[in-house]
Amino acid sequence: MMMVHPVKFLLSAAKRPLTRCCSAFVSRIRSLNRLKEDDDVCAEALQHAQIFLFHRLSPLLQSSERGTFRAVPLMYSDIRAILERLGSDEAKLKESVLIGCSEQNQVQFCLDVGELDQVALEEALDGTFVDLKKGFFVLRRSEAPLLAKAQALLRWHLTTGFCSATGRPTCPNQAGSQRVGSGGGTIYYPQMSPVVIVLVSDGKRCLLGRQPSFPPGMYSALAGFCELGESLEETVSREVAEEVGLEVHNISYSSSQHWPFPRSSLMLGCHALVSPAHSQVNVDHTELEDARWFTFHEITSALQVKGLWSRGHAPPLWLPPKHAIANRLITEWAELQRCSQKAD
Ligand SMILES: NC(=O)c1ccc[n+]([C@@H]2O[C@H](COP(=O)([O-])OP(=O)(O)OC[C@H]3O[C@@H](n4cnc5c(N)ncnc54)[C@H](O)[C@@H]3O)[C@@H](O)[C@H]2O)c1
Ligand SMILES: [Mg+2]
Repeated sequence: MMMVHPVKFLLSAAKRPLTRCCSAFVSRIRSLNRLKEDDDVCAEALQHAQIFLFHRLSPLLQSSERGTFRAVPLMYSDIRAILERLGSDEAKLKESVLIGCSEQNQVQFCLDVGELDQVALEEALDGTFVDLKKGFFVLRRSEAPLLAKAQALLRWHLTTGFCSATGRPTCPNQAGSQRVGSGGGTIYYPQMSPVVIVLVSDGKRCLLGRQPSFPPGMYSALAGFCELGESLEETVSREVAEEVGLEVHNISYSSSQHWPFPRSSLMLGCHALVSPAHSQVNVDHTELEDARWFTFHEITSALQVKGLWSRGHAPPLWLPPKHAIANRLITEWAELQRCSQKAD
């Protein structure tokens, strides 16, 4: 098969000729959009794409030095050869789902081969299918979100095989960005749940809570699912009131993150204040095991903890890892405290 250079392919996939004013980013986004709209162009792109394999929603990884994992993208022709060797065929590759495009303009897909023998696949591919819950935090931070997105899309396809109105099968488009009920009925798009995560401060300390399922010593920012009809601010106020019995003000948005556990959530990260005179915590123990105020000193010490937990020495306070938006909110708060202490 003649190989088309991925950059050339992607550029040729753009609907309109690219003008000088189009940045590389804009060109990439528009080309990806074209792949979602045009099944033929997408099928052609698949033949030159990087494909990330999953087995029953566990990504194929290779362990690297210092206990980290690397994702293992493969080319179409490599996977076709392995599928044929293991009794499947090229048609399986059509189930691949578009997940993105690298900065080097390499189109990226994912594919779940869960019906094939895991051991035989691992031997053929020189890798291991690792539960994403274990792999996520030891993957490079550039790779973890891509695999989380891939797993979310693959799971969505696994669970949206039938139209909820008619009970008849649904069919994906080639990119896997939507499914249509048979006979051209309802169009289904991938779903996610909006969740707020808020770091509450009384100006000097910040409030963290822990759920019984957290590892010993771990505390995180307060989080909760948005209810229908709520604004972001209303969810923040309700969740803080429900979980720790406090009223917040000065809610500000920080940043967001797709979070794969336990299902796809869009984490919306915020900061909020409570008045120091009304900071007495009243924990709802049906939601949280504990919630406490932490000083700047406790937080900065905890932010410096690296990997101690994994070696079995639990520190007094253990914060969520850098991959989690909770860590970003806590780091932002500590930075703000440091600046205001310098200014005093
Ligand atoms: N990335 C991070 O830094 C970070 C940190 C903390 C929590 N989180 C995530 O935030 C999410 C929400 O936090 P929480 O568990 O405290 O939420 P929560 O306080 O809303 O409590 C969870 C309960 O809400 C109910 N619920 C309502 N809508 C739901 C929906 N759409 N899906 C699932 N359950 C729903 C369920 O009964 C569930 O048991 C969790 O999935 C957790 O993984 C992420
Ligand atoms: Mg909660």
